[in-house]
Amino acid sequence: MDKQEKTCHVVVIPYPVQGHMNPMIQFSKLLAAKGLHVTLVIFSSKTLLTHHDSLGSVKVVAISDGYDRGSISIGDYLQQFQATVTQKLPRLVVELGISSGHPVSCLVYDSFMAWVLEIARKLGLTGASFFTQSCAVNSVYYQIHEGQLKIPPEKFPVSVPGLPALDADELPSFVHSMEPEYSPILTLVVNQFINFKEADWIFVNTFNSLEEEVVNWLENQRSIKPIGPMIPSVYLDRQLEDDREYGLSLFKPALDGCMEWLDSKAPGSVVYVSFGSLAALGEDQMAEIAWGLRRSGCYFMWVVRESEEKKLPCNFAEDSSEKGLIVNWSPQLQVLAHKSVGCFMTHCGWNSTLEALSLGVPMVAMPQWTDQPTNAKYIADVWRVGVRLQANEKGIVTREELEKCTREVMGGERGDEMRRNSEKWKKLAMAAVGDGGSSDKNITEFAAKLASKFEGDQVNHVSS
Ligand SMILES: O=c1ccn([C@@H]2O[C@H](COP(=O)(O)OP(=O)(O)O[C@H]3O[C@H](CO)[C@@H](O)[C@H](O)[C@H]3O)[C@@H](O)[C@H]2O)c(=O)[nH]1
Repeated sequence: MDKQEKTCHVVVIPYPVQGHMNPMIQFSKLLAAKGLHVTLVIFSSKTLLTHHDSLGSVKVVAISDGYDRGSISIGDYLQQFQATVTQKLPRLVVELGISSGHPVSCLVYDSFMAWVLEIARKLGLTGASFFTQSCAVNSVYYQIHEGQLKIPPEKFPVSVPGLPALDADELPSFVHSMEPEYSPILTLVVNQFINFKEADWIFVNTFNSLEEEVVNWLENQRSIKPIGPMIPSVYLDRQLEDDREYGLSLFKPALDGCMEWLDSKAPGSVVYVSFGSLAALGEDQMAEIAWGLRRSGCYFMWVVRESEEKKLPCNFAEDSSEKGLIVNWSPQLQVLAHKSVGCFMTHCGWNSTLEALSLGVPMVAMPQWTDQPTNAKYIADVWRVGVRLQANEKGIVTREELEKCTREVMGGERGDEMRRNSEKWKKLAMAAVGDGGSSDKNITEFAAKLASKFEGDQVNHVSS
């Protein structure tokens, strides 16, 4: 292959869970569309993926994450994962450069794997960290890392620059619940900042107008690049043709069944319910959701992952079949984009939140843990596109609460206001990723600077 044909090559490395892979896969596609050669690394044993060699023009390679089945603590998994990747990644990167004919210039790694920057440095490559959670949540972790926020906090509400005052149940859960099993996760989220100021690029899956105040505040600490929302462009600005596939599904979506069922319902009449790829609810809570949905009188489509199915009340799916459809996994974006969906009852994972905002769907927020309580605070009080369900003294959201809030969002004056606000955020999301929008400009700038550095390096290489 001669010099002319060489293209700047970026290797993208998401942390192996659904909520991290989806946005980074989307980012990979956009980089490829900007003319870069992109390879995506997936970790095969943790993720039950269908085998892909490529996603559009993005090449996919799979390596082991060092995990061999059986039960393992989060702490042990993380340690093993880091050791395996640190050992395998350098050789893989070199081999990818040789086999593709395009030497690798840059590693874009999940901020959960901030230690990849060291590998990039040893290989003489650009290192870019990609944050998959909101800027507000990242800012809380940054404050902890900098010693500005002590945990557990001494008093509430907590004040963090650029954020509204946060009560205990509005902070990311690891900040105030000090259960020992979560301590490795707290370390993980705070360690996203170990080399925050040294990484060459910091990308955040958000957009300027959505989190303006906190983006500006963090921007004063070091340059950050909001590049979101990372959603297939067919749902937003249609910049990429045929860009309908989203990420890689860990589970097989019930594609036809869902869409046919939605087609048969009136506009705005369905509550879509999903708690993402990880959350596990208690049996009591599942029963309250089930009866609350039934009492709301609305049609509902509820994603209950296979591992959670046994927690449903006896015969609930069969007995509710006139009003409800229960599926193990849905094509979520297609569902949210469907005109029959009137609201989204969500655990407030950041991707689900961005997806609902970008498609203009109001939310009933039922956060579970990690960053979700803070996302719920923004949904209800900052963006005003939903209500947050309140748990009782036993920590359960009752059927009455669920019925009341669902009715409020699906109809009524407040529901109308939320729908109007949702439409506003949808337009702003579209503007951010559209041609010349704030997120689009950041991606274009990255691709152009990387390509120009690569060309410079090629010239130096030839002349030396
Ligand atoms: O039936 C379903 C349900 C979900 N999804 C997709 O799966 C992703 C789920 O992501 P997210 O909403 O962020 O939830 P989690 O899977 O729970 O993601 C984890 O990772 C996120 C990003 O770091 C965090 O914000 C969450 O709190 C954390 O639990 C989204 O893209 C959904 O579109 C489907 O395609 N079909």
